[in-house]
Amino acid sequence: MQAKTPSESLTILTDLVLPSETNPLNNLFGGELLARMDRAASIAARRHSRRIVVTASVNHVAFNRSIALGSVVTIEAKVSRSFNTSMEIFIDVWIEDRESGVRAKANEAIYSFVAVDEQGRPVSVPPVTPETDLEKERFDAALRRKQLSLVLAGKMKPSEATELKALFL
Ligand SMILES: CC(=O)SCCNC(=O)CCNC(=O)[C@H](O)C(C)(C)COP(=O)(O)OP(=O)(O)OC[C@H]1O[C@@H](n2cnc3c(N)ncnc32)[C@H](O)[C@@H]1OP(=O)(O)O
Repeated sequence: MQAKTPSESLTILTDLVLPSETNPLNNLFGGELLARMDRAASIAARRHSRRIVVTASVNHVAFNRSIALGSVVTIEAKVSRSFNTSMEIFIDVWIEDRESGVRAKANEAIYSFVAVDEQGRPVSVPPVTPETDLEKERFDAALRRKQLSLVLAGKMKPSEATELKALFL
């Protein structure tokens, strides 16, 4: 299967924060952001694999900055690495200053998706060839994150997580 670059799966969703999507502090509700990120990540995974894709795991979410009512929010999702049937999707969330238009990073997240056939059985996906320094950094660390996700899900024994162990030994 021919490799693809992360930019081939790049998915950008830009939308406003409306009153029905906020918490009592008038900031974007966390679950709404998770749903928006899941949608962007699923499109990126579909662009990479050209298959049906399902969310296997939300590996990491950092709500570093609150996002105020009325903000313009841009979600950028790209496949950072693929394995056999699974893909890691890296998501960067930006907010845009109304007056200057300058973008600031608000959050980031990492999701795992699996490509499946019509019966929901996992199927192989193309490999990823990272291009930029940031893409290479994210690619290199992805196996470690996959092992951590599998250990936390009870699908891998800690003793088998070679990449994780290498961090501490
Ligand atoms: C777009 C949406 O929101 S879809 C709705 C939400 N998601 C769903 O409904 C998915 C429900 N879950 C499922 O269908 C299944 O659990 C699947 C397809 C995700 C995985 O099925 P499994 O029977 O575990 O398959 P299997 O063990 O072969 O794993 C398939 C791949 O998923 C990976 N995987 C499974 N669980 C995890 C996890 N928690 N974290 C990271 N990767 C995982 C495996 O490592 C494997 O990757 P690889 O082939 O690249 O090495």
